[in-house]
Amino acid sequence: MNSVIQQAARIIVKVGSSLVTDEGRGLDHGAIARWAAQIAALRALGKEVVLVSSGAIAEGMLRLGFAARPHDIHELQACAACGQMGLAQIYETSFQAHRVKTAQVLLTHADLADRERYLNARATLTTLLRLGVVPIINENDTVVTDEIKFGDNDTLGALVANLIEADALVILTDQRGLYSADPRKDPAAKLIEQAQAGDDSLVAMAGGAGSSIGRGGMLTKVLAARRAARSGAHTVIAWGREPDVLTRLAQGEAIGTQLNASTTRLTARRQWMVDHLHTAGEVVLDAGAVQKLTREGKSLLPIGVIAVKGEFGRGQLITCVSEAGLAVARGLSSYTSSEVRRIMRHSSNEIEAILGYIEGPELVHRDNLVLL
Ligand SMILES: Nc1ncnc2c1ncn2[C@@H]1O[C@H](COP(=O)(O)OP(=O)(O)O)[C@@H](O)[C@H]1O
Ligand SMILES: N[C@@H](CCC(=O)OP(=O)(O)O)C(=O)O
Repeated sequence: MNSVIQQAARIIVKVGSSLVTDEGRGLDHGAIARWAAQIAALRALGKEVVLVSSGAIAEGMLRLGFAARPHDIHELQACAACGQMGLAQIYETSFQAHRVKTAQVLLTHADLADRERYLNARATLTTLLRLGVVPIINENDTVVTDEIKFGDNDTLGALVANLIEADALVILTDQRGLYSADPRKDPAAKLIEQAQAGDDSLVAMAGGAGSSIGRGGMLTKVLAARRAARSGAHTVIAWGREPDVLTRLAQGEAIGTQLNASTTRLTARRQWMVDHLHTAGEVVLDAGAVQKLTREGKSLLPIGVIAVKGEFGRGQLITCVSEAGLAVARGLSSYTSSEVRRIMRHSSNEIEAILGYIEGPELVHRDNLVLL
């Protein structure tokens, strides 16, 4: 038994190129329909699921008549653009059968490196999840060249897990999990059932690149697990054709390889906040707010703020200080400094009237707060 996926509320599922396109033979309608049915079942259990799907280039190659992966970057991009249409179409149809809405989200490295775009991507994805939609993510291959590519979708899956602080990343591939050596080359290789994500010995097992269809191989999966663990997400690597793999994982069955994160999601976020040397700005709290935060473990509401120092954006790290100037907490602000200047000293039910919109009743939610 294994409870990681059973307990996870927010899960990223990544399906690799070789699976989605049946080793490059064309989009595997049957397999995609089965994953859609399982993801719909997970949603019915109250879980939020984001799908990261590869396969655009492989499908585009087939549609455009390339027998081998083209070397010309623009031909590859043309394949991706053409194949992505097929992916979007098949996912929409497959999820529609379960009355689940889908959304296409194409991301590049630059989107996650730029703070504003990062926050926008995060807000859009969490909004889609709140609205009951399954976002389907791929790299925006049409606009990126080699130096700025994620390249493989294992890395993209891990970055999305970090972005929206998922509890788990499930990587579905063409092997039953991570083996002690590449099973295509070593028939005696053994399945690793559990390990710590970030364990260096896994890198040696994972070897080099993957199949001719996929990009990453096992190495990028092991590295993705390490990256996902930084925000507290556990990773499971499993065979995508294992019957009911996702729903069985959600029932607590141990399938494939589980790579555990050593910190919890909340601890990882709090550690990140403590480790930061600088914060973007400060809010000064009245005595009542200091009491709520430090003694009662409550969120910070705008009514408890009496002054704002510095300029900060939505989602940025700020310091909460007492009137005497003592730093009492750090947290991620849900509002910009100029918004806080307008809503401070006001009750949360006035926020919408003052700003014309509301991000939430809290200025800093307790999950985004660490006491000093
Ligand atoms: N230690 C290992 N355990 C399992 N598979 C491995 C290992 N080392 C290398 N591989 C190779 O990685 C491949 C999976 O990677 P890849 O083809 O990129 O799949 P995907 O398209 O799902 O990302 C497997 O088919 C296997 O040949
Ligand atoms: N964005 C690319 C995916 C790259 C890729 O093949 O990734 P992977 O399946 O992780 O080896 C595509 O859709 O073709």
